[in-house]
Amino acid sequence: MNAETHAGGHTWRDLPAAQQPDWPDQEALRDVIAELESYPPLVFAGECDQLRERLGAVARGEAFLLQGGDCAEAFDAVSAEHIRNKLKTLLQMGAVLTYAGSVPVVKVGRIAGQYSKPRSKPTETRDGVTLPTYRGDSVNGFEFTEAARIPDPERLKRMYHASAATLNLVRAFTTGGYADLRQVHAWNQDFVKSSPSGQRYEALAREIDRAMNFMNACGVDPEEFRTVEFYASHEALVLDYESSLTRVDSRTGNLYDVSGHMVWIGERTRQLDGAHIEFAARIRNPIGVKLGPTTTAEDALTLIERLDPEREPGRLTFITRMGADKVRDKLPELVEKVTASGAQVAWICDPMHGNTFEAASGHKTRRFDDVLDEVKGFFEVHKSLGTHPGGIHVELTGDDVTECVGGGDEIFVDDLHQRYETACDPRLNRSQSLDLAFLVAEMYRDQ
Ligand SMILES: O=C[C@H](O)[C@H](O)COP(=O)(O)O
Ligand SMILES: C=C(OP(=O)(O)O)C(=O)O
Repeated sequence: MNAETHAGGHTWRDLPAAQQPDWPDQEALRDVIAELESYPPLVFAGECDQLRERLGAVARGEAFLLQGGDCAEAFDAVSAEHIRNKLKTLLQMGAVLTYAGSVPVVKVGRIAGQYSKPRSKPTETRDGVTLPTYRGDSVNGFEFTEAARIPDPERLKRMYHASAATLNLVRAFTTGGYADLRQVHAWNQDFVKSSPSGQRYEALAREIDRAMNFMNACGVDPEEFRTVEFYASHEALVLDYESSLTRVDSRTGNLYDVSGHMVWIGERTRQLDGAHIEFAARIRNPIGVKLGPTTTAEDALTLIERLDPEREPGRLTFITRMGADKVRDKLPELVEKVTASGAQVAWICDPMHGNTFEAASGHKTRRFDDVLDEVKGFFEVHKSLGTHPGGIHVELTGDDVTECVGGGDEIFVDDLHQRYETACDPRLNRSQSLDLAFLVAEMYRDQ
């Protein structure tokens, strides 16, 4: 049974859904949906509940959320190397934040499902040729040809299989010994010599070693450090896909979107009377909503009414993405009014999406300093209001790409062409991601 049959009558299909693909063949789409409905879940509803509890700790100020990964995952990047590099970067950031920030870190990837992208424009023009815009590998091809850009519902099945393969490897890495905290040095081996952030990380890893030896001597079982809790999240954008992966949990009778542990609704699809919010309201997964600079306090309060009527800490995460120049003006009123309403949401900072610009070379990029400044502004606002800066949400990769400028191992505008590999937005590379983790850990400690 899927979300619609269970909910009956009034469903997301009755409401306007922004950013949906223009599938040319509706019958082919129906066949794909029917097939997806027969596939097994990618995650277990109990895992979603566990993440909701962890996020409850974030909302209460007892833990910090690290959410990160690709802007857009690609089918041809489902390889052991890419997945390991991304996971390694997140594990290293997690170790830095936990140790230097002295806070438990909830680790959530933008991974195993981040295949669909909302776009500003429906078409793209190059050298006088106009084609439909690329909407993620779940919808059409990145290649700039007429054939590639036609939305093909068969791609939704490839999304499912790519997500399953990714999740399988992530689970193997995180429970099979690779993520063992005693491997803190091993995660850094290919990196330490060349980069300042790698060297800084190595010093921290030595301190972690000493702390672990101490705990060992005190009788703490080293097996405690063998596995790591890691969750998968993505934007719930293409509702035909998300809905066909929505199932009734046999334990509770509740609906869960079993395509990932956590899903979020993006800035372009969070209309209060739209299909995405209606869909999210019906599932029990932890939900994120992106809040950009045009969000009013009334919008935020209505989102809480719709998505978290029980005021359950961990159910709703607001991921703010104001831009470095606006965060100090726009965020305070939202946090103040939401707090005054008694709701306990988790507040997370996405310092990427409000800080994008086009370099003279035509590359879409972000300045590391702007990213950092938005996080600083986010911390300042929470400090002044006595609320909890709950975490960060970042677009990153474990590969040494040149997509964002700045960082300790500085990337210059003229370097952007060297390894500009993203299919959509610019990501922090491994060194920039680690730099950010160290700086955020300092901010958290000072808080
Ligand atoms: O990742 C976010 C959006 O999909 C992206 O910023 C939209 O980019 P566009 O403005 O190039 O369409
Ligand atoms: C599209 C995204 O962000 P936003 O909705 O905040 O623009 C994203 O995080 O991929």
